[in-house]
Amino acid sequence: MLGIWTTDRIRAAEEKLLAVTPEGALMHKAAFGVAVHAAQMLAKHVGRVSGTRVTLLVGAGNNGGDALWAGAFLRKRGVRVTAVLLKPERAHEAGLAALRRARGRVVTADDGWPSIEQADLVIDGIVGLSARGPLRSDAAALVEHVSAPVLAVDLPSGVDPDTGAVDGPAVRATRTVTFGARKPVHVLNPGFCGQIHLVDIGLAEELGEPDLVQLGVADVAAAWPVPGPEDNKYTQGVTGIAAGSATYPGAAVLATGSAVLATSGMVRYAGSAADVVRADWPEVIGTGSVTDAGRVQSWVAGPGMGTGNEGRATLRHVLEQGVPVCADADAITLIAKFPDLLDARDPDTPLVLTPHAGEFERLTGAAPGADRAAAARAAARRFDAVVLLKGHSTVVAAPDGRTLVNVANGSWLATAGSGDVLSGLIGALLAAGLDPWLAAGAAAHVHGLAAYLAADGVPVPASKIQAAIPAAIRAVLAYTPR
Ligand SMILES: NC(=O)C1=CN([C@@H]2O[C@H](COP(=O)(O)OP(=O)(O)OC[C@H]3O[C@@H](n4cnc5c(N)ncnc54)[C@H](OP(=O)(O)O)[C@@H]3O)[C@@H](O)[C@H]2O)[C@@H](O)CC1
Ligand SMILES: [K+]
Repeated sequence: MLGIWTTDRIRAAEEKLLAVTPEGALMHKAAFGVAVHAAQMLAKHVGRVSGTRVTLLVGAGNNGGDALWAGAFLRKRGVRVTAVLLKPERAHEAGLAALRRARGRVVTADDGWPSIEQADLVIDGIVGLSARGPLRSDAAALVEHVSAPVLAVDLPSGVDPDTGAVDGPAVRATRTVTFGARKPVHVLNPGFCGQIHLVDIGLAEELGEPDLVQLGVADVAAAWPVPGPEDNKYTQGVTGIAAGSATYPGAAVLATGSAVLATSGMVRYAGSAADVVRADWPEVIGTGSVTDAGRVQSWVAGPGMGTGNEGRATLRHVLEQGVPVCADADAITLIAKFPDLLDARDPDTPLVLTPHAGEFERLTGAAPGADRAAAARAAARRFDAVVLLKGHSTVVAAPDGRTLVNVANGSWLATAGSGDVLSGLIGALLAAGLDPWLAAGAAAHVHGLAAYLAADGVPVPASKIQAAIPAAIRAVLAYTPR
């Protein structure tokens, strides 16, 4: 798993490392990494490094210091460097001296705009770990002149480092070069960061347990159920799907088919769309109601199920069965409307709730707000459930505080029926006995990958996302020899 640490934790780790490192050494490493990436970007965007123009936007702290030192390194490659100082009296002293020694130009903010407009590359050293709120007006005015690609030092200025929230003017970077460890902004707002690169400054030993994690493909591969010679159709679990209706059978077909494709376990469908489901998925055992569905090892309830009395009775029955439940879509609305439904649940059996922002607000009474990870964690504790909060970055929190983020490869997942596909995947992994937090995270990973493969750069309907599940699982499993 890939770790992500909040700014408090990074600062604490940096302090320990600074105490045993020669003065300036960490900043030199960081800045050298910035200069290497800047040169790569110049080669890519301009076709050469020497003779190009780079403008540094320099704030009052060490983030600006990194930019100034990077400018000094770039001078050695023949780059024409101009530093625009937002706070000349507080600019990083050693960095400024280094740039001056290297014969870089230094101007104040008032005189900065021509060099920003003429730049081949802009380096954003306005603010880093100490950022609070959106860009201040002087910085925002300068950023308006930028049209060249932007390399953000540590993180794009104006974006909250710990939540990724953008609440006003902010830098939108082409590439972000960060140091020591990734911060929440990098996974919660990758759109503003662009490509993210991590430069090692020797922090790893000081960091401790991460605050957030991202599942690597190897984690998903290790978790995904693969049958062995001793397995039969029951050993990977039977998934029950309570979804769809005679009028809206689509959700049932999408959720059920996705469960069929996820593992080699069996799938039962219970509801009024049984005929349509069977026509598409003949391997599914269909019944008209959850009460005569037979035994399952997990239930998915909600997609297209309706929020009337019938849906309510179905959800209650499913929650009473003592098996893991993934409650999605209408099931979430029902729980929001009738919280006592959760009394039917054996507290020891896992529950996975999969709200988008609107459903999250219905469920908890408040929108997720700027700090989506904290919001998901609080809801997970409150409902004693795994909460998968959908978004471009999907956050999955467990009641014990474990939190992972799944970053989408593009925005193709945001399409009608896509959530039904995800719920089927989660249900199949729950039936196979995976830890519910890992099940939700692994399902989100494969779901995102299926959308990416199916879309191939153009919009894609949910049925094609579903059809790409085998290719996505194949790609994941190819990562680890078994
Ligand atoms: N420590 C280390 O070992 C290493 C650290 N490294 C680097 O140091 C960076 C952290 O540096 P830092 O802590 O000096 O502060 P930094 O982020 O530059 O902020 C400067 C000042 O900006 C201001 N400001 C705040 N919000 C603002 C806004 N929205 N818009 C505009 N301005 C705003 C605020 O000033 P004030 O409120 O006092 O006016 C604040 O004090 C880190 O990200 C990394 O790049 C690396 O070299 C590796 C080794
Ligand atoms: K920055």
